[in-house]
Amino acid sequence: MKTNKMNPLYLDIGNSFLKLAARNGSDWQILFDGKHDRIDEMISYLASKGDKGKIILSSVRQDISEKLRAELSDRNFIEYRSSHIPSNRLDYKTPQTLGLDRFLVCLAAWIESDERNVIVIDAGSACTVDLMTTKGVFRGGIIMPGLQIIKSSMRDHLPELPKAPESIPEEWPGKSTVECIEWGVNGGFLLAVQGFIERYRSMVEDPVIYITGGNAVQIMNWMSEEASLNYRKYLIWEGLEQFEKIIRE
Ligand SMILES: Nc1ncnc2c1ncn2[C@@H]1O[C@H](COP(=O)(O)OP(=O)(O)OP(=O)(O)O)[C@@H](O)[C@H]1O
Ligand SMILES: CC(C)(CO)[C@@H](O)C(=O)NCCC(=O)O
Ligand SMILES: [K+]
Repeated sequence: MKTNKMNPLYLDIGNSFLKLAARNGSDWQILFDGKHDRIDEMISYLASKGDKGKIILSSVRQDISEKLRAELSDRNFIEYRSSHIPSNRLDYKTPQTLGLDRFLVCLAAWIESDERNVIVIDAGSACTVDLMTTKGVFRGGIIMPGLQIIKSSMRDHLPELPKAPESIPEEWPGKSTVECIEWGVNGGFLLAVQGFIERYRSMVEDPVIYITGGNAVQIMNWMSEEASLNYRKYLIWEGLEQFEKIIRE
Protein backbone atom coordinates (compact mmCIF):
# COMPACT_ATOMS: atom_id res chain seq x y z
CA MET A 1 0.00 0.00 0.00
CA LYS A 2 1.22 3.47 -0.81
CA THR A 3 0.51 5.70 2.17
CA ASN A 4 0.73 9.41 2.45
CA LYS A 5 3.95 10.42 4.19
CA MET A 6 2.14 11.87 7.16
CA ASN A 7 -0.43 9.08 7.39
CA PRO A 8 -0.37 7.92 11.04
CA LEU A 9 -0.29 4.27 12.01
CA TYR A 10 -2.74 3.01 14.63
CA LEU A 11 -1.78 0.31 17.10
CA ASP A 12 -4.08 -1.65 19.41
CA ILE A 13 -2.25 -3.58 22.13
CA GLY A 14 -4.93 -5.85 23.52
CA ASN A 15 -4.93 -8.60 26.10
CA SER A 16 -3.61 -11.16 23.66
CA PHE A 17 -3.12 -9.52 20.27
CA LEU A 18 -1.07 -6.72 18.72
CA LYS A 19 -2.80 -5.10 15.80
CA LEU A 20 -1.42 -2.40 13.57
CA ALA A 21 -3.53 -0.59 10.96
CA ALA A 22 -3.52 2.38 8.65
CA ARG A 23 -6.29 4.24 6.94
CA ASN A 24 -6.70 3.37 3.29
CA GLY A 25 -9.25 5.80 1.87
CA SER A 26 -12.62 4.97 3.38
CA ASP A 27 -11.29 1.57 4.45
CA TRP A 28 -8.53 0.29 6.72
CA GLN A 29 -5.58 -1.90 6.04
CA ILE A 30 -4.36 -4.25 8.75
CA LEU A 31 -0.56 -4.20 8.58
CA PHE A 32 0.15 -6.59 11.44
CA ASP A 33 -2.05 -8.91 13.52
CA GLY A 34 -0.37 -11.33 15.89
CA LYS A 35 -0.09 -12.55 19.46
CA HIS A 36 2.12 -10.69 21.94
CA ASP A 37 4.94 -13.20 21.47
CA ARG A 38 5.40 -11.86 17.93
CA ILE A 39 6.29 -8.38 19.13
CA ASP A 40 9.85 -8.59 17.75
CA GLU A 41 8.40 -9.24 14.30
CA MET A 42 6.25 -6.15 14.57
CA ILE A 43 9.18 -4.08 15.79
CA SER A 44 11.27 -5.20 12.77
CA TYR A 45 8.39 -4.35 10.47
CA LEU A 46 8.07 -0.86 11.94
CA ALA A 47 11.84 -0.33 11.94
CA SER A 48 12.04 -1.29 8.26
CA LYS A 49 9.44 1.29 7.23
CA GLY A 50 10.98 4.38 5.70
CA ASP A 51 7.89 6.40 6.61
CA LYS A 52 8.37 7.77 10.12
CA GLY A 53 4.88 9.19 10.70
CA LYS A 54 3.36 9.09 14.16
CA ILE A 55 2.06 5.92 15.79
CA ILE A 56 -1.17 6.39 17.71
CA LEU A 57 -1.75 3.63 20.22
CA SER A 58 -4.11 2.28 22.78
CA SER A 59 -2.73 -0.33 25.13
CA VAL A 60 -3.94 -2.52 27.94
CA ARG A 61 -0.34 -3.64 28.52
CA GLN A 62 2.05 -0.98 29.70
CA ASP A 63 5.07 -3.33 29.63
CA ILE A 64 4.56 -3.88 25.90
CA SER A 65 4.11 -0.22 25.02
CA GLU A 66 7.25 0.60 27.01
CA LYS A 67 9.25 -2.03 25.15
CA LEU A 68 8.06 -0.58 21.84
CA ARG A 69 9.03 2.96 22.76
CA ALA A 70 12.44 1.79 23.95
CA GLU A 71 13.18 -0.20 20.80
CA LEU A 72 11.79 2.36 18.37
CA SER A 73 13.08 5.49 20.04
CA ASP A 74 13.15 7.38 16.72
CA ARG A 75 9.37 7.04 16.32
CA ASN A 76 6.78 9.46 17.56
CA PHE A 77 4.31 7.51 19.72
CA ILE A 78 1.07 9.02 20.95
CA GLU A 79 -0.40 6.77 23.60
CA TYR A 80 -4.00 7.25 24.60
CA ARG A 81 -5.28 6.12 27.98
CA SER A 82 -8.66 6.06 29.60
CA SER A 83 -7.49 8.94 31.84
CA HIS A 84 -7.60 11.13 28.70
CA ILE A 85 -11.37 10.67 28.35
CA PRO A 86 -13.11 13.92 29.36
CA SER A 87 -15.04 13.26 32.57
CA ASN A 88 -18.28 14.65 31.14
CA ARG A 89 -18.20 11.76 28.64
CA LEU A 90 -18.16 9.12 31.34
CA ASP A 91 -20.86 7.72 33.56
CA TYR A 92 -18.66 5.04 35.15
CA LYS A 93 -17.77 4.65 38.81
CA THR A 94 -14.16 3.62 38.19
CA PRO A 95 -12.94 5.62 35.17
CA GLN A 96 -9.34 4.84 36.12
CA THR A 97 -9.93 1.14 35.49
CA LEU A 98 -12.05 1.44 32.31
CA GLY A 99 -10.57 -0.22 29.22
CA LEU A 100 -10.09 2.50 26.61
CA ASP A 101 -11.07 0.05 23.85
CA ARG A 102 -14.64 -0.02 25.21
CA PHE A 103 -14.93 3.73 25.02
CA LEU A 104 -13.35 3.86 21.56
CA VAL A 105 -15.68 1.38 19.88
CA CYS A 106 -18.70 3.15 21.40
CA LEU A 107 -17.38 6.53 20.28
CA ALA A 108 -16.94 5.36 16.68
CA ALA A 109 -20.42 3.79 16.63
CA TRP A 110 -22.03 6.87 18.17
CA ILE A 111 -20.44 9.15 15.55
CA GLU A 112 -21.45 6.83 12.73
CA SER A 113 -25.03 6.65 13.98
CA ASP A 114 -25.32 10.45 13.92
CA GLU A 115 -25.17 10.69 17.67
CA ARG A 116 -27.99 8.27 18.54
CA ASN A 117 -28.09 5.88 21.46
CA VAL A 118 -25.76 3.00 20.58
CA ILE A 119 -25.15 -0.46 21.95
CA VAL A 120 -21.79 -1.95 20.99
CA ILE A 121 -20.98 -5.65 21.18
CA ASP A 122 -17.21 -6.21 21.03
CA ALA A 123 -16.83 -9.96 20.82
CA GLY A 124 -13.12 -10.61 21.18
CA SER A 125 -10.96 -12.33 23.79
CA ALA A 126 -13.39 -10.82 26.27
CA CYS A 127 -16.89 -9.83 25.14
CA THR A 128 -18.29 -6.45 26.12
CA VAL A 129 -21.80 -5.14 25.49
CA ASP A 130 -21.78 -1.42 26.25
CA LEU A 131 -24.02 1.61 25.96
CA MET A 132 -23.29 5.15 24.78
CA THR A 133 -26.15 7.62 24.84
CA THR A 134 -27.08 10.56 22.63
CA LYS A 135 -24.71 13.12 24.14
CA GLY A 136 -21.78 10.77 23.62
CA VAL A 137 -21.64 9.64 27.23
CA PHE A 138 -20.31 6.14 27.94
CA ARG A 139 -22.82 4.53 30.30
CA GLY A 140 -21.09 1.26 31.11
CA GLY A 141 -22.21 -2.24 30.29
CA ILE A 142 -20.94 -5.75 30.79
CA ILE A 143 -17.68 -7.69 30.51
CA MET A 144 -17.89 -11.42 30.02
CA PRO A 145 -15.52 -14.15 28.89
CA GLY A 146 -15.22 -14.39 25.10
CA LEU A 147 -16.33 -17.52 23.27
CA GLN A 148 -12.79 -18.88 23.08
CA ILE A 149 -12.36 -18.63 26.84
CA ILE A 150 -15.65 -20.43 27.44
CA LYS A 151 -14.66 -23.17 25.02
CA SER A 152 -11.17 -23.62 26.39
CA SER A 153 -12.43 -23.73 29.97
CA MET A 154 -14.88 -26.49 28.98
CA ARG A 155 -11.97 -28.37 27.46
CA ASP A 156 -9.75 -27.82 30.51
CA HIS A 157 -12.30 -28.59 33.20
CA LEU A 158 -14.55 -31.14 31.47
CA PRO A 159 -12.06 -33.00 29.27
CA GLU A 160 -14.34 -36.02 28.78
CA LEU A 161 -16.87 -33.96 26.88
CA PRO A 162 -16.65 -33.58 23.10
CA LYS A 163 -15.78 -30.22 21.54
CA ALA A 164 -18.70 -27.92 20.73
CA PRO A 165 -19.24 -27.35 16.99
CA GLU A 166 -19.72 -23.79 15.75
CA SER A 167 -23.49 -24.05 15.57
CA ILE A 168 -26.71 -23.87 17.61
CA PRO A 169 -29.22 -26.72 17.06
CA GLU A 170 -32.55 -26.05 15.32
CA GLU A 171 -34.38 -28.05 17.93
CA TRP A 172 -34.97 -27.13 21.55
CA PRO A 173 -33.93 -28.67 23.92
CA GLY A 174 -30.70 -30.47 23.01
CA LYS A 175 -31.29 -34.18 22.38
CA SER A 176 -27.73 -35.44 22.27
CA THR A 177 -24.49 -34.71 24.10
CA VAL A 178 -23.22 -32.56 21.26
CA GLU A 179 -26.52 -30.69 20.89
CA CYS A 180 -26.67 -30.01 24.62
CA ILE A 181 -23.13 -28.61 24.52
CA GLU A 182 -23.94 -26.49 21.47
CA TRP A 183 -26.90 -25.03 23.32
CA GLY A 184 -24.97 -24.49 26.51
CA VAL A 185 -21.87 -22.96 24.96
CA ASN A 186 -22.96 -21.15 21.78
CA GLY A 187 -26.64 -20.80 22.68
CA GLY A 188 -25.79 -19.60 26.18
CA PHE A 189 -23.40 -17.00 24.83
CA LEU A 190 -25.97 -15.77 22.33
CA LEU A 191 -28.80 -15.64 24.86
CA ALA A 192 -26.64 -13.62 27.20
CA VAL A 193 -25.85 -11.06 24.50
CA GLN A 194 -29.52 -10.91 23.43
CA GLY A 195 -30.60 -10.54 27.05
CA PHE A 196 -28.29 -7.56 27.55
CA ILE A 197 -29.60 -5.94 24.36
CA GLU A 198 -33.17 -6.36 25.61
CA ARG A 199 -32.31 -4.68 28.89
CA TYR A 200 -30.84 -1.71 27.04
CA ARG A 201 -33.86 -1.53 24.75
CA SER A 202 -36.11 -1.14 27.75
CA MET A 203 -34.02 1.71 29.14
CA VAL A 204 -33.13 3.90 26.12
CA GLU A 205 -35.03 4.95 23.02
CA ASP A 206 -34.32 3.30 19.64
CA PRO A 207 -30.74 2.21 20.15
CA VAL A 208 -28.64 1.40 17.09
CA ILE A 209 -26.74 -1.84 17.62
CA TYR A 210 -23.18 -2.35 16.41
CA ILE A 211 -21.03 -5.45 16.55
CA THR A 212 -17.27 -5.83 16.16
CA GLY A 213 -14.42 -8.15 17.23
CA GLY A 214 -13.04 -11.51 16.16
CA ASN A 215 -16.26 -13.43 16.88
CA ALA A 216 -18.66 -10.88 15.42
CA VAL A 217 -19.43 -12.78 12.22
CA GLN A 218 -20.09 -15.97 14.15
CA ILE A 219 -22.57 -14.20 16.43
CA MET A 220 -24.32 -12.52 13.51
CA ASN A 221 -24.81 -15.91 11.88
CA TRP A 222 -26.58 -17.10 15.02
CA MET A 223 -28.75 -14.00 15.45
CA SER A 224 -32.01 -13.52 13.62
CA GLU A 225 -32.22 -10.89 10.87
CA GLU A 226 -34.63 -8.84 13.00
CA ALA A 227 -31.83 -8.19 15.48
CA SER A 228 -30.52 -5.77 12.79
CA LEU A 229 -26.93 -5.68 13.92
CA ASN A 230 -24.52 -3.37 12.14
CA TYR A 231 -21.24 -5.20 11.66
CA ARG A 232 -18.26 -2.85 11.62
CA LYS A 233 -14.94 -4.61 11.48
CA TYR A 234 -12.87 -1.48 12.05
CA LEU A 235 -14.64 0.31 14.91
CA ILE A 236 -11.59 0.28 17.17
CA TRP A 237 -9.50 2.06 14.50
CA GLU A 238 -12.21 4.57 13.80
CA GLY A 239 -12.50 5.27 17.51
CA LEU A 240 -8.76 5.79 17.83
CA GLU A 241 -8.86 8.18 14.89
CA GLN A 242 -11.73 10.18 16.40
CA PHE A 243 -10.36 10.21 19.93
CA GLU A 244 -7.96 13.07 19.27
CA LYS A 245 -10.91 15.40 18.57
CA ILE A 246 -12.67 14.35 21.77
CA ILE A 247 -9.73 15.14 24.01
CA ARG A 248 -9.30 18.55 22.40
CA GLU A 249 -12.90 19.52 23.26
N1 LIG B 1 -9.36 -14.25 11.68
C1 LIG B 1 -9.34 -14.19 13.02
N2 LIG B 1 -8.28 -13.66 13.65
C2 LIG B 1 -8.24 -13.58 15.00
N3 LIG B 1 -9.22 -14.03 15.79
C3 LIG B 1 -10.28 -14.57 15.20
C4 LIG B 1 -10.40 -14.67 13.80
N4 LIG B 1 -11.58 -15.24 13.53
C5 LIG B 1 -12.16 -15.47 14.71
N5 LIG B 1 -11.39 -15.09 15.71
C6 LIG B 1 -11.74 -15.16 17.13
O1 LIG B 1 -11.66 -13.86 17.67
C7 LIG B 1 -11.11 -13.90 18.96
C8 LIG B 1 -10.23 -12.69 19.14
O2 LIG B 1 -11.00 -11.55 18.88
P1 LIG B 1 -10.33 -10.14 18.73
O3 LIG B 1 -9.26 -10.22 17.73
O4 LIG B 1 -11.41 -9.16 18.58
O5 LIG B 1 -9.67 -10.06 20.17
P2 LIG B 1 -9.40 -8.83 21.04
O6 LIG B 1 -10.44 -8.72 22.07
O7 LIG B 1 -9.11 -7.64 20.19
O8 LIG B 1 -8.12 -9.30 21.72
P3 LIG B 1 -7.24 -8.39 22.54
O9 LIG B 1 -7.94 -8.29 23.86
O10 LIG B 1 -5.95 -9.07 22.57
O11 LIG B 1 -7.23 -7.08 21.78
C9 LIG B 1 -10.33 -15.18 19.08
O12 LIG B 1 -10.61 -15.73 20.32
C10 LIG B 1 -10.89 -16.06 17.98
O13 LIG B 1 -11.79 -16.97 18.53
C1 LIG C 1 -12.78 -5.73 29.16
C2 LIG C 1 -11.57 -5.64 28.24
C3 LIG C 1 -10.65 -6.82 28.51
C4 LIG C 1 -12.08 -5.74 26.80
O1 LIG C 1 -11.03 -5.73 25.89
C5 LIG C 1 -10.81 -4.31 28.41
O2 LIG C 1 -11.63 -3.24 28.07
C6 LIG C 1 -10.33 -4.12 29.83
O3 LIG C 1 -9.31 -4.66 30.19
N1 LIG C 1 -11.10 -3.35 30.63
C7 LIG C 1 -10.79 -3.02 32.01
C8 LIG C 1 -11.97 -3.12 32.89
C9 LIG C 1 -13.07 -2.13 32.59
O4 LIG C 1 -13.29 -1.79 31.43
O5 LIG C 1 -13.74 -1.67 33.53
K1 LIG D 1 -10.31 -5.62 21.89
